Amino acid sequence: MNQNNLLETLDELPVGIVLLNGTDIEWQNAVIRGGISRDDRHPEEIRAVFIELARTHASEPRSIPSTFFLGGENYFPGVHSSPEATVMLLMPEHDCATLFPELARLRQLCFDLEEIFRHSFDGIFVADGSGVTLMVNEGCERNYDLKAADMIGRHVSEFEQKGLIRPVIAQQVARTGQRISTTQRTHTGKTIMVTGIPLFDAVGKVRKVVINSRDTTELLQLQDALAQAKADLQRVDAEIEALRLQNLKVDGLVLHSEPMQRIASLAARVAKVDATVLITGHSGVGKDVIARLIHRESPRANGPLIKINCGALPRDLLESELFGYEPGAFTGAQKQGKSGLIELAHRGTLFLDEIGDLPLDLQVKLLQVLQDRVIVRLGGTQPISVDVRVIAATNRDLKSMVAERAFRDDLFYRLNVVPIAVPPLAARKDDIAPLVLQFASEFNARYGLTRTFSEQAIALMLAHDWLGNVRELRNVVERAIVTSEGDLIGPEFLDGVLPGELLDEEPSTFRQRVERFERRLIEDAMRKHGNTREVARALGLSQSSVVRKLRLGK
Ligand SMILES: Nc1ncnc2c1ncn2[C@@H]1O[C@H](COP(=O)(O)OP(=O)(O)OP(=O)(O)O)[C@@H](O)[C@H]1O
Repeated sequence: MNQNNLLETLDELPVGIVLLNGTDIEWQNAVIRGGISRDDRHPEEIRAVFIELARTHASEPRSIPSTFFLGGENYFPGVHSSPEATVMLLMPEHDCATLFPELARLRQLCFDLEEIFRHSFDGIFVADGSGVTLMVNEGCERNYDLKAADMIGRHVSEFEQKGLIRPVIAQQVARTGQRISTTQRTHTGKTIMVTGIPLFDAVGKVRKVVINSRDTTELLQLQDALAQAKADLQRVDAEIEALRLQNLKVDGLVLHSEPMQRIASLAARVAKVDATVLITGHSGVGKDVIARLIHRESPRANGPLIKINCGALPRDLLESELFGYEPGAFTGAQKQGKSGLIELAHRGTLFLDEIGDLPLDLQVKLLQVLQDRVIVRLGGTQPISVDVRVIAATNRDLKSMVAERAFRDDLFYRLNVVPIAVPPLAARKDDIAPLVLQFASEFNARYGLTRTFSEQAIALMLAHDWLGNVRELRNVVERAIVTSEGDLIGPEFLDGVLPGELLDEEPSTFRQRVERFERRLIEDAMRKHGNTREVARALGLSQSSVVRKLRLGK
């Protein structure tokens, strides 16, 4: 191919070609000529632009513009310089898109990424490996209250020195090559959470640092507000709890001592859910009262509360009472059959008192009811669904009964979901005086009297051990009120009402009081365990000292 042929071919190429020699345009092909003819500018002006492009390329090749506009069309310029000449190629953007569809996708991607960068709500700050700011987005301007123009090109240390941002982390990220997170304070008093991420080049050097920032001032304020709201809520809860306890007192319940306050508040809380409750405590401590309280505070309050004393009935009668029976189930049965108490407790609460006295075979039947929530009447086959909440109570030590196989462990665990142990009255002396006042007002109202207890009488009652617990106290108050000769009940009126021992005794020495107290403990344990060996084991004493201490009392 000779030179003419070559120029002809180049002339027809769909790419603009300009050959420059210094400030002269030596040759240009048809695409360029067509462009110049369509362009509004004077050809000389266009020539000057070409020359400027060549000059820029010669001095700073990376800063030539990415697009070139000529004759109503956009071109991507490419420049090749040699000492003899400069060749400029202008690739029409339109053709590029058809020739290289991937390019259009990349341009779109680039555009999208730029948009994302610009509009990201989080601040994005890009510095080079030495800490000079390269790019910042709008989020960054907003977070730091600085203009992009005041940041780009500046070294990050300047921001710190001027107190604009403290601390800056770009250099540290570049130095360590590690991701770093911290909290910054800005010149406008904001708290900004930042994370700096290093970007590495092919040889593992940090080429850029990207810092992501978020204004947490509002978040921290919200946290403070939340903590305050929580504290307020707790206070309101405590007030409601106190009001609820006051409300419980209204119907004659005394829950004055700290342990009883705790129990009442636990009872009020478990009342709201259907969990099975096991109430333990000596006879007369108020287990029944707590069971009633739970029922009353529960969503089942409008349903029945059915109480069964498992220790009060012979086995067969207990079974038919609990489960009911079909007509003709056994001799002596009512003709029409009978619903059991469990059935009667439907949609209400079943209170199984003295559960420790339930015979083993009925324990199995009860366990089935608790598991399946259905019963079958004696002599029947039809299962009847029952929706009951179960509360059980006992004054016996069910755990040791389980160990002795007198009580089924599976039933024990089923019942013991929420254990409530009511302490003996002697362990909550703070309740004694309020109980005396409560019972006194009750009995005064019942008998139409106006009797009160003297301080000494109450002091005497405070000193008593109340082995019969609240029930004993209630009986003592009733007797004192109905038998007293005057309206003021003094200690002498309790004579014969309280067990003699306390009244007879002259003020005893400290030693005597301690001995009396020890003896009571041992007597109490004797009642429970029945022999001195068991008592010694339970109280952690030797058997001989148990015997000696018992003799001392005689
Ligand atoms: N906290 C209390 N406030 C007012 N009265 C109470 C309180 N606790 C118990 N009583 C009264 O004491 C008596 C005995 O209480 P309760 O029947 O609840 O005891 P218990 O532990 O169930 O006894 P038992 O084991 O013998 O069944 C009842 O008359 C009850 O009203």
